[in-house]
Order: sequence, then structure tokens, then C-alpha cells
Amino acid sequence: MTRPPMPAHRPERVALWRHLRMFRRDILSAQPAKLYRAKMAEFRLPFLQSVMVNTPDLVRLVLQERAGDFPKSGRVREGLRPLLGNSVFVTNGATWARQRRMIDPAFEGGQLKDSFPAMWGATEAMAARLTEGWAEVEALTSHAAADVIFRTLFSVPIEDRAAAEVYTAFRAHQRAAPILNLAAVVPLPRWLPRPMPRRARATAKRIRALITGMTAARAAAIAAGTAPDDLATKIMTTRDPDTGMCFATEEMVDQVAIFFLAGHETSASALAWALYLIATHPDWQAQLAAEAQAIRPHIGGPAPDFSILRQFPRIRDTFREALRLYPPVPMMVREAAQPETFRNRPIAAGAQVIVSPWHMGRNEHIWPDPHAFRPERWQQGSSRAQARDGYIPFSAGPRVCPGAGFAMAEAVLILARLLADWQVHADPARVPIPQAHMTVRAHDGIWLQFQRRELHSNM
Ligand code: HEM
Repeated sequence: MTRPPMPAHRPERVALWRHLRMFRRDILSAQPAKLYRAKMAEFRLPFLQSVMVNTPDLVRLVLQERAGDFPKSGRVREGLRPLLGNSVFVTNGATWARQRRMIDPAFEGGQLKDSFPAMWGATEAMAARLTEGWAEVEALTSHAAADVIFRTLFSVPIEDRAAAEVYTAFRAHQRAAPILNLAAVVPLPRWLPRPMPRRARATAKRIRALITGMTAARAAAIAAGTAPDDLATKIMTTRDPDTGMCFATEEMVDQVAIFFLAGHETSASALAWALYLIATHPDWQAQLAAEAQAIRPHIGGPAPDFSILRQFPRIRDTFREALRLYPPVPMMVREAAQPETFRNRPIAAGAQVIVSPWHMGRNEHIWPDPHAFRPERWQQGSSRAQARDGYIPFSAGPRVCPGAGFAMAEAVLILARLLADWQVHADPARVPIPQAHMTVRAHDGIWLQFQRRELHSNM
């Protein structure tokens, strides 16, 4: 049984300049191993106090009980504004609350079922693209997750001209601004100019122009009564119960940009790591493959009923475990709006407060054998308390990811469809090392070999 790969850790003591350089390169390997045990860690710099909270009670305080006192950091906003404008991901206060009131209904349980046929279409398309041999799975899952977003949001497959252009522009943008989001975590003074590279600014503008075209076309179709009943139509026709207003086109463009970004990068990352974990645990893979056969009668036909997902409990637990070990959003940044005292230590107003799904998911005080892949832990009674205390891949509290249910459904479906037909094998000489880019990715990609499953082989 292979141990899931981990990033290297920095030594306990390093010079400030070196630490900052490490931070910029990869925030995961810039952390010392003791953060898997520490209750809190403080980085006191001449220009900024930055504190990582690492106990369930402090995480609950920041994300849930007093979420309003720990708003999204201005640093996150600055870095993401050219692409995301005033999207729900970066706003705070009343604007954020209004946006959530209008977005949340589209992702509620019943509505999720309406998106399922579009997810199925993307899953079948992914299966048709697979071929025997070695493949870099992050590219594969990224393509599939982007297709899911376009089909569920705008009822178009990724081959659609506008969708394909958005996807291509996003990839160029990631290359131009690879640490866009994480720049927010790097503790540099606010006054230090950190302009987005010119190329990234240009790709952000291009993406927004393309999305504006799609959103304006949809607004016209809604007005003409010809719009399909998908997520875009649902969100654009939802009126804020307090003001009676719908999103204006510009504000909707901001939301579409974050649905695309948050919805496809994250799922792609988690799916790729899940496949790697499955490939490196062949006995478990055989059990998952047996479970996945329930999807076989539906292949090539219309979407099965949403309830089919209940037939894949082990696949669901595998994905949960992948999210615990490799949370796509490794760290989240908030700002203390007022002075606080955490564990008898003063926290200044304006201090940066970091919550780390990566460290909570591997916290040695919470999880037995925290760095091991043990999907069966989710079947044990104790997992409920462990999840309550240490499981935050989708965050928690009022800013919890609105797409969590969507992402779980999508992932279980994609994994089941894939494992029904294919065996995946890892190359022991090519171990992927996690690194935090926009999401947690592998340093040199995740390479797996795909082999068509013989129906009568011992799965
Ligand atoms: C495995 C997949 C996913 C993971 C792990 C994930 C994780 C997260 C996390 C950790 C946050 C909080 C970030 C923060 O507060 O700094 C978040 C927020 C968000 N996510 Fe997801 N997400 C996933 C999929 C999706 C999908 C599929 C969508 C939509 C289609 C989505 C839409 C959003 C939005 C709009 C926010 C901002 C919410 C707010 O600030 O109020 N996510 N997600």
C-alpha cells in the first residue's frame, strides 16, 4: 500500500527573506511539519501580523460563529478583481449577503437533480475521449469539469465555440497568473505594489468579454421566452426577496466568472488526486469497480435517475478522503476587523487570519493516521466527530461553498463512469508532489495508465 505523497516541509527556523521566497514558490512546502500538531502559528513581520488558526474552536469562531468579524481579506479582492470583478467570492457585508440570497436557490437539493442530465452528458463525453495508455489526468479532469460547468450553466458543451474560447483563455490566464489567489496569503505589506502581470490582465479582459457575450445572449433569450431551464436562467431570473431585483448583466458576468473558476479548477484538482489514490490502492480499486457496474446499463443511453448516486457509497467515501488529503483550496484568508485575543495572544485589527483546510484535514490531534489514505474511516461512527472538527474542504459557516453538493454529485458520477470501464495504474517512478497553485496541483502533473477493463477479469 502506497503512502499518499506529501510536500516537503521547511526547517523550523529559516531567515525571513528565505521564508518569503518559499511562500511565493509554494505555500505548502513553505510550512513546517509542526503545523500538523500546532494549535496556532504566528508570523510576526514588521508590517503585518499573520496568524494561522488550527484548532476546531478557533476555526469555528472565524468561519461560523463570528464570520462577520472576519471578512474576506482585501488582499484576496485586489488580486482577483480584474477577473472576478465583484463576484460573491470576493465581496463582503450586505453586497455579499444579497448575492448569496440570489445564488443559493439554484444549488439547493431539488435543483441539483435538474442539473444531473447535463452532468451525465459531460460524463459520457469524457468517457468517449478516453483511450488506452498513459495520460496526464489533471488535463483530463480539467476538461471534464469545465464541460460540466458549461453544460449545467449555459446548456452548451465545451465544444461550443464560445465555451471553447473561454476554456482556452482560462488556461492562458492560469499560465500568466499562476499564483493569483495565493498572492493573498503571502505576507507582504499592503503598500507594496503587486500589479497583475500585463499578460494576465489581458487574458482576464478577454475572458470577461467572452462571458459577457454569453450572458447578454442569455438575457435576450430570457426576455424572448426561449431560454433553456439551466443554472444561468435560474440565477438570472431569481429576484432578491428583499429588493425584488435580479442580477444586472455586469454583476452576473462576475458570478459566471467565479462559477467557472471555482467550479472547474477545484473539481478537476480533487478528481485528479482521487484517481491517483485509487490507482495506488489496487485492492480498493477493485471494490470500487464492482460498485461502479451499477452504471453500466445506462451507458450510451439517457441520464439515469439522480438517486443512482446512492449506489456508490464507497466511491463517495473515496472522494471525501481525497478532499481531506488534498483539499483543492488549501488555505483561506480572512482579516480581523477588530482587535482579538486568540489563545491569550493579542491579534491586531487588520491582522491576516489563515484557516487551512490542508492542515485541519491532516491534524494529528483529530484524525487517526492522518496522512494515510483510509476511505473506510468514513464508515466508522467516530468519523462524524472528526469531520465536524477537522473537515473543511468546502469551508464552513455562511461562506460555505454553495457548489458543495453539486461537486460531490459530479465527482461520484464521473468516478463511477470511469471505473466501470477502466483500470488506472500509477507508475511508482513518477510520484506526483502536491504544490499549491491556484488549487492543489501536482508539480509535474499526475500521470496514470488507462487500461480498458475486461468485463470478466477479476476487477
Ligand atoms: C471539489 C470541488 C469544490 C471545492 C473543494 C470547493 C471549495 C470551496 C471553498 C473552500 C470555498 C471557500 C473559499 C473561501 O472562503 O476563501 C468555496 C467558495 C465558493 N465556491 Fe466552491 N468548491 C468546489 C466546487 C464548487 C462548484 C462546483 C461551484 C459552483 C458551480 C463552486 C462555487 C463557489 C462559490 C461561488 C464560492 C464563494 C462563496 C462565498 O464566498 O460566499 N464551488 N468553494
